[in-house]
Amino acid sequence: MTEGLLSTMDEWGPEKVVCVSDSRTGMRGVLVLDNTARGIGKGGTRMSPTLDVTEVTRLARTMTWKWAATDLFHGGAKAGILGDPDAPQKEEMLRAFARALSNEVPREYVLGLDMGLDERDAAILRDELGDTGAAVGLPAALGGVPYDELGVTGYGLAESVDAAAQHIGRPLSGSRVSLQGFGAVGAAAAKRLTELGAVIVALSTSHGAVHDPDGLDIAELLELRAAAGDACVAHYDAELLPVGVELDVRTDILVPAAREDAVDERTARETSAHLVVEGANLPTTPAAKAVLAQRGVVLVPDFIANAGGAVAAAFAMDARYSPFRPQPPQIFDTLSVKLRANTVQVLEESRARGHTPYETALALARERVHKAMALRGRLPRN
Ligand SMILES: NC(=O)C1=CN([C@@H]2O[C@H](COP(=O)(O)OP(=O)(O)OC[C@H]3O[C@@H](n4cnc5c(N)ncnc54)[C@H](OP(=O)(O)O)[C@@H]3O)[C@@H](O)[C@H]2O)C=CC1
Ligand SMILES: O=C(O)CCC(=O)C(=O)O
Repeated sequence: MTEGLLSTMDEWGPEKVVCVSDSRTGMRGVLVLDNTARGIGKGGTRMSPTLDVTEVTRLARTMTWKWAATDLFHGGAKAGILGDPDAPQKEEMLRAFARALSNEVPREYVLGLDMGLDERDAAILRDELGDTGAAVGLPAALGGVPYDELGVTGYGLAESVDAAAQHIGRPLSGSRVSLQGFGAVGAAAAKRLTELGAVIVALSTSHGAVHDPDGLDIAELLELRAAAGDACVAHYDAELLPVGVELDVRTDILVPAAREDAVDERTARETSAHLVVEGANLPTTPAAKAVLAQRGVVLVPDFIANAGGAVAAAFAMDARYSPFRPQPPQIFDTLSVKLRANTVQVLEESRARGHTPYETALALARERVHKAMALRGRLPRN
């Protein structure tokens, strides 16, 4: 495993990988600090029964590009715990994880929310490490910015979809959208996309998919989700279809907002979508990206479209030092302006340079990180 990890290290990072375990609780976890040239390591914390070090390493690299592309001064990092987020011993594992990383948190890394963690978990992490700014994504009752509850990432994602659709001359209003994932990101995106006039024709959770070519009733699905969580799809008045159907249905826009590597070469070859906007981190394989580009399907990369959580986390980090608590309308307005502008800038430059939006956004982010590395004396002498 270590050999594999060492061979993936490159000129950008990771700078540090810390694996931790605790035999009493069975906690096993990892923190990856990818590149901190632009600031302290920041990125959400994931809990998943299938987590591995490579997954967290890839996510941490995405954070390096995300902070740079949104021009916020944090470094790329991510942490994860191997385990079932619904297990009764979750709190004990979180506490053990926080204790094990008390050298690094919050000096080098600030904990946050990703799949499997929510605001209550952030409160536990903070409780374990004290009021030191160890975790963001805290409940409002603790003075935090509850960015999953507010649905900032999904909101920003929908704004990015709207900006991209407008830019390519196929406006969102009346367009069909298919969505993978109906969690913190997917549900908030579905709500905002509907407000913007999109017709959501399919969506899925790991319980299954629902499909209606005339449009799903998103208000009803959101109500069912409030009562039944991600099992909501099974309670909706439609046939429950196998997971994956949402990638194959006829749609204008595809929004993968669940897992990494969901959009593979086959989907890229067969999708009817003319626009793919990445809601999840790393949902499209490199080979699929190449096929989409060949077919002229526009792809807006994750670190441009799903940066809403990062923007909100940055607000929360700053709020630690400020008597002015950012209010949700200010956060939503800021991220709408920022994500729309970033989406359009990347699409415009991509057209002008004849590169894909992914290549264009990556070049922009790399240039900023490289500049910071140079200024801090982190580049090799030759
Ligand atoms: N939360 C945030 O602020 C941010 C999250 N992201 C990224 O967005 C993605 C989703 O995160 P988030 O919404 O927070 O996570 P959640 O755990 O809240 O939701 C994940 C959703 O995806 C569903 N899902 C999981 N596996 C599959 C599958 N194979 N097929 C279809 N649906 C599936 C889950 O269903 P079920 O619960 O039934 O398993 C759930 O509906 C991740 O890649 C995350 O890194 C990116 C930026 C910020
Ligand atoms: O840094 C955070 O806490 C949230 C942002 C994040 O993890 C992401 O954008 O993937």
